[in-house]
Amino acid sequence: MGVKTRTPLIAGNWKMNLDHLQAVAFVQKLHWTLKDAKHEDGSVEVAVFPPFTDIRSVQTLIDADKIPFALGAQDLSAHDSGAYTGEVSGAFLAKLDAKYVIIGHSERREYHSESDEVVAAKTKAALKHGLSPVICVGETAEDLEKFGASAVPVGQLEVALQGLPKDADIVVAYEPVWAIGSGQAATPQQAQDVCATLRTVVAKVLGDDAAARTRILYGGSVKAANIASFMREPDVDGALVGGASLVVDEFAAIIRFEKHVGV
Ligand SMILES: O=C[C@H](O)COP(=O)(O)O
Repeated sequence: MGVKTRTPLIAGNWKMNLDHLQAVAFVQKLHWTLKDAKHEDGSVEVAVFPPFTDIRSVQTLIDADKIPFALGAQDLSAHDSGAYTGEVSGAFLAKLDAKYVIIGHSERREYHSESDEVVAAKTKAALKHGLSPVICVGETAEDLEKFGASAVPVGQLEVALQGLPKDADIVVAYEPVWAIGSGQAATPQQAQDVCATLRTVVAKVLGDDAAARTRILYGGSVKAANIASFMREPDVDGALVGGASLVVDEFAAIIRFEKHVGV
């Protein structure tokens, strides 16, 4: 197994938490915490995904204080502009220096009935506006029981990747739905098995070069206590963190996973 050459990505999905004032205070404290720990900027890419109402404020802070965090959005419209009440265009997110956008999170698939086809359309919209889509896939507990761990995520990813250019700059996030918010993470071995299978899907649809460069994250009850066990796996390139990303010291410890023994 070769040495991993992909830059690890630790992404904090805040979901519907922290208003724009709380967001500024949080990002400032996270930055200071990492600096105090003499964290080497660049060894791990850090991205924060605030609610839409916070993005401009966070972008202004990151820009003014040259904070080395990437900015992401938690969703986007499949449309560029027009009569789509409540939706947010990828063009507007790009103007706010967003680098990433989460697409197809299980909470949107469930609460907003987002189909694989909608996820595919949003993926194309993200790339059109120069955003890297973080394509979320994952099985429910029922899927796991009926089809095993990989079948549903593989099917979801195959649809999302259809029609993309082979040089598409994407990120994939494997998030078993039953592990989200449950405190019961998948085992590192399951994460590795599914992430390796998802990498073969990227290879099949976009080619070997895309498979080699695409970062595949694990998400679902990631904590400081378990991040190192996931990052030791050859096909796990980072984490999409929910609850733990809202606690500065916990998220900073996740970012600094390389300091844990044996990574
Ligand atoms: O986007 C993040 C995932 O939903 C994981 O959330 P969690 O870390 O709270 O389980």
